[in-house]
Amino acid sequence: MAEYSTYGSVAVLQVNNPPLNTFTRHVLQALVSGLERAQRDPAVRSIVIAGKGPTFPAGADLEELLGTAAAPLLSNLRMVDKHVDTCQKPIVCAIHGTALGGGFELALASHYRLAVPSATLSLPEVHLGMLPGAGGTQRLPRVVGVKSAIQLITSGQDIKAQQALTLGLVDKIVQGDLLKEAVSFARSVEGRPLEDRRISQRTVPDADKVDEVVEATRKTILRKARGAIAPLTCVQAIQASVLPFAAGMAREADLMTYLMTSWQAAAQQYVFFSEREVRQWSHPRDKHINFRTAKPTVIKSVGVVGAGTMGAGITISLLQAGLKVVLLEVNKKQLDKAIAVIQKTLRQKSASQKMSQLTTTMDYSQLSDVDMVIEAVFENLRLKKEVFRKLDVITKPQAVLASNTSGLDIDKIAAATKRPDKVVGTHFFSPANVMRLLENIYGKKTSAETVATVMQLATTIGKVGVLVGNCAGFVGNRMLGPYRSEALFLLEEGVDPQDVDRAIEEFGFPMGPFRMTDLAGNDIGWRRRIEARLTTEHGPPPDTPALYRRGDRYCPLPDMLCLQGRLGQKTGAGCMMLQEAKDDLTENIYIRFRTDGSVFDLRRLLAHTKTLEELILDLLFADDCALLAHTEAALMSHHAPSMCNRYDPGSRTALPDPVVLQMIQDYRQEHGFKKRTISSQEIVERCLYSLINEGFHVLDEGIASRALDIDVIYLFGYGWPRHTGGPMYYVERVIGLEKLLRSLETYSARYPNHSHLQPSPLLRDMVAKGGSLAALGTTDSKL
Ligand SMILES: CC/C=C\CC(=O)SCCNC(=O)CCNC(=O)[C@H](O)C(C)(C)COP(=O)(O)OP(=O)(O)OC[C@H]1O[C@@H](n2cnc3c(N)ncnc32)[C@H](O)[C@@H]1OP(=O)(O)O
Repeated sequence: MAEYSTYGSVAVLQVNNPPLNTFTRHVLQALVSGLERAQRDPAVRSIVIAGKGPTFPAGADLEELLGTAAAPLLSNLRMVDKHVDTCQKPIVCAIHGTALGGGFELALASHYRLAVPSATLSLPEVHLGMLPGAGGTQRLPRVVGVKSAIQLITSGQDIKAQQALTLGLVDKIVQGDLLKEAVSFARSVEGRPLEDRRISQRTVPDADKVDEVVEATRKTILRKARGAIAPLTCVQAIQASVLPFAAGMAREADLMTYLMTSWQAAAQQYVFFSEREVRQWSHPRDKHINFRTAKPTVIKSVGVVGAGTMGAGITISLLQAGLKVVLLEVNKKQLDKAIAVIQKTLRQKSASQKMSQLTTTMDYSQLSDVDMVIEAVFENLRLKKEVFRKLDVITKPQAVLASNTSGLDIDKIAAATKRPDKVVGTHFFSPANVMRLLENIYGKKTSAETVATVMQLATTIGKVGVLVGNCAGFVGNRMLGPYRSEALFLLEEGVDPQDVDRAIEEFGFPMGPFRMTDLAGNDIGWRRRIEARLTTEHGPPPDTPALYRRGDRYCPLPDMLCLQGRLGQKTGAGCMMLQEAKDDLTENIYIRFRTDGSVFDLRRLLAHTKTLEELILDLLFADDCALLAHTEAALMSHHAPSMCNRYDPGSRTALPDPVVLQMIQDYRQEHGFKKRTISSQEIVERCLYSLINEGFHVLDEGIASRALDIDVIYLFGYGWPRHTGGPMYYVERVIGLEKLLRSLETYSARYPNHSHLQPSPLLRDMVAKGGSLAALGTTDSKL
């Protein structure tokens, strides 16, 4: 637990609790015993504390901190830190690996800190809905000041050794053998006065500005916290660091108790474990096929087909993980554009050497030797099948073929090949090199080995892989459907897009549904609806009632907006549009002219309007740079025609667009909707409860095997606020299943034609029988 040894006058205490040397009560008790022994021994004149194996202690043991042992664990930790702080012999912490949470707090309580260059320090408690409650909020500001302490503690960010040295958090960076250096350092400081080495005895450097600093940061923290209570509570504790140390510690302890007993802390700890538990997948069709039994194929090289935004992002992720990548794009201009993006991103990450692992090509035969291919072409089933047919012929027989579809049928794609067992879905989220989620989709014939391979790939490239079944939209996008529909129905009844966005953002999402659609592109859903024959490129299908499709309520507002060229933020990006227009005329490209604001579908113009075609071709394809620049400027300077908002050039701030508001008003009038006032509560309930209700269907059908899989998908792919634990956790632990059922019953009685508001049979069953989502596999055992 804590191994004791001596090197002459130096006692060394090495925490030994593999794999992360986390603090349990027993580890802490062993540390206290070791410290007492060293203090008693007259031959010992200094003490070194270190971690055995790969790391310095990575914090309190969360399993213990979350259970009945929490109080003794905390008091033991505070006791150790007090022993260390007040010890009459110098204590040196030797830091390697990750000194996190309670581990870093122990280091701050010590008199000296040495670290290897690769060491990372941080106080990440805020991510667990807590604060550094063993003196971290009192000692850190005494070293770095209140301002930096607020920044470090409310973000929980990593501090690398060099930065820690600059901040005064470590005294020396050690290049060689850490333990040996620490022992010799300890020896060198023996007998020196310790008073100025005790951080607890120092004053906060910017104490006189504490109120000013807190005031200045409060607004930003509130905005970033999006409803989480931990960040502001951390600030309150840091504020108390200007008090005498004991008073500050007492305030810290009170605030820690408040957070530890909050539902948000429980939710965030659930998220921590769920993020890891999704790796322990099992195949819903056959539980014997699981992460233990299925062996992944080793993937060293990956082909990426399609160098659009997704393809480029996927390529970056793979390169950063050290994999070899062959990026194929049939369009030379697009390929060049992607190479520039990849180069720039890797350079920003100081990872330019990874470029040597990249081969770019326009020739499919270059994929003959890769271990796996990820297809990331345009979201069109025919096109994808065509690509898979080619890949099946060209790649080696054992290569895994994955599609980055966001909702198309994996079985249909697999049927285009003679190796359906090797075909699988790998749904990345945009931007693919940033977003952590990887939704992995198995088809009817996908083999256990293929599933294991893509789940392993997720870990290799630092993503959170979640295994789900095959259905339209899989888990994430399928659940988003009812949410979006309900948001649109709310527009019909009287709210503006901005009201819906505000209510959802106040709940904690980074973006409401309309801003999100603006960002992602309104045409994505439109194309899907056109393909599903719910609408056409010219308007509703003939003889179709305006507000119904296949018996379900349907809101055609987004289609109407698309027909006006309101595709999202990108429609205003003239530069991009010009490049795309030049390169890929198979897609619908919309151009709005500055002169009269008219919007043209370039493809249609090219197909039908000979004279205008020539004009546009002149504008877009001319080698005359001046003319091109002029056109770009004209397009750029126009307000972006977006779905529901307007965006000033170069800005991403959504502004209400009078044109859209008028259009919605006309629409209400035309279809006899009577505008009424709708509360934020109703907006949130109708949007989120319909999404969660779909989650119950997804579980019922076995598309997701555990509620935690859904939670992780929403937390890591859709910006669901972390402090609420995810949609399924939130509804079960915070709202209550019974209340969800009653609300859905009320709303579905009011809107009998909104099918997604009809409570799912699984939900009804659970409420009737007192069942719980935990029984379906949440991480209750760990809470
Ligand atoms: C008064 C309050 C006092 C103290 C408060 C605290 O100290 S709170 C705890 C602060 N520490 C943390 O939050 C650290 C959390 N852990 C991590 O960030 C990462 O695990 C870490 C240390 C960076 C290592 O990452 P890596 O990717 O290498 O491993 P992984 O995350 O998969 O973890 C491996 C297994 O260890 C389990 N685990 C991690 N941290 C803890 C912990 N603090 N307590 C208990 N268990 C922990 C993790 O769940 C993994 O388990 P597995 O069963 O393999 O899924």
